[in-house]
Amino acid sequence: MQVRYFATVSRSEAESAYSRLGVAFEDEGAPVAITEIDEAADRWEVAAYLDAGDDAEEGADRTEEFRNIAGLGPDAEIGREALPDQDWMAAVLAELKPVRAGRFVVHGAHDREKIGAHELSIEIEAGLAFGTGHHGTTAGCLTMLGRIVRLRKPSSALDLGTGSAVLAIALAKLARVDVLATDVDPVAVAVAAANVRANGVSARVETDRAGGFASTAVRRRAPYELIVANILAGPLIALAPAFRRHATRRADVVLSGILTGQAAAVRAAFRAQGFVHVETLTFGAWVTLHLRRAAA
Ligand SMILES: C[S@@+](CC[C@H](N)C(=O)[O-])C[C@H]1O[C@@H](n2cnc3c(N)ncnc32)[C@H](O)[C@@H]1O
Repeated sequence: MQVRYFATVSRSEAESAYSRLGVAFEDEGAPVAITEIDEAADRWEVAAYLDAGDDAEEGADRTEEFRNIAGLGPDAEIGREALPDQDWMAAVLAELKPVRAGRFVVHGAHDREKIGAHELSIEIEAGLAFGTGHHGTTAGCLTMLGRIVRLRKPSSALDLGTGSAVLAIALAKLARVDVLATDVDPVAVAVAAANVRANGVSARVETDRAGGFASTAVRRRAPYELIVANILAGPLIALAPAFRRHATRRADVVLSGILTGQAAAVRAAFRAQGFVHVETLTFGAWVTLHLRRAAA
């Protein structure tokens, strides 16, 4: 049983809470989210979906843990809402409309007939993995990848934090490139593998459940001409040296999961590792960065 904990705060408080929660719950694989409620009134919601064991009513109340990690004061009002396992996810997925990003349309099996023959289709059943294409970070990565491969097709690619494998499938279909899709969450990797098969790209996309830069498969295939990672700003900054070690000279790197206020820090961490900024795309509160490893 999952419980959604949420609070309404200012944008700067939400950004800082989001980063702290993301880092704290990274190992747990607990999703965190930030949503604009009213930009003019500077009202934003920050939320985390935390496990409560089998029974949310009886399970541990993690309100104070959420408050402390998010850095919210004693007066901040924190909501708590129990979510029945998976039922809500299935209901959300059934309602999802196809999303168009760059040259791609990401859709569920229920919308297969609505996709035009000229469109580059990615069929996704996200299950419990992130990546239906509806989030600004996924849309930003899809659009950026479309732009990059139109100019320069990579010969090898890594999708770090693949979730539903939406980005790996996009790369395989658009650029016909071999992609290693890796994630720290075994549930995500199982979903990713199913989506890779459903999209007929098993020959190009290898899914790797060992997760992250430490995995044997990731090291075996390195260096990569293109790395895409839609994770959070905190982990991206911490992993900047590993990106350098796993990237070819002049490799393209696409980063997302970054709030607008965090972009400068991410760019600085990658600049220190010899990456230059090429382009930034903004979708709502989220930015997607295109960086390139300098030749020298
Ligand atoms: C926001 S989802 C992105 C999913 C998909 N790539 C997309 O763009 O829609 C982030 C994914 O990264 C994974 N992740 C987080 N930190 C990671 C790390 N250090 N190494 C590998 N995967 C990571 C999470 O488990 C999650 O599935």
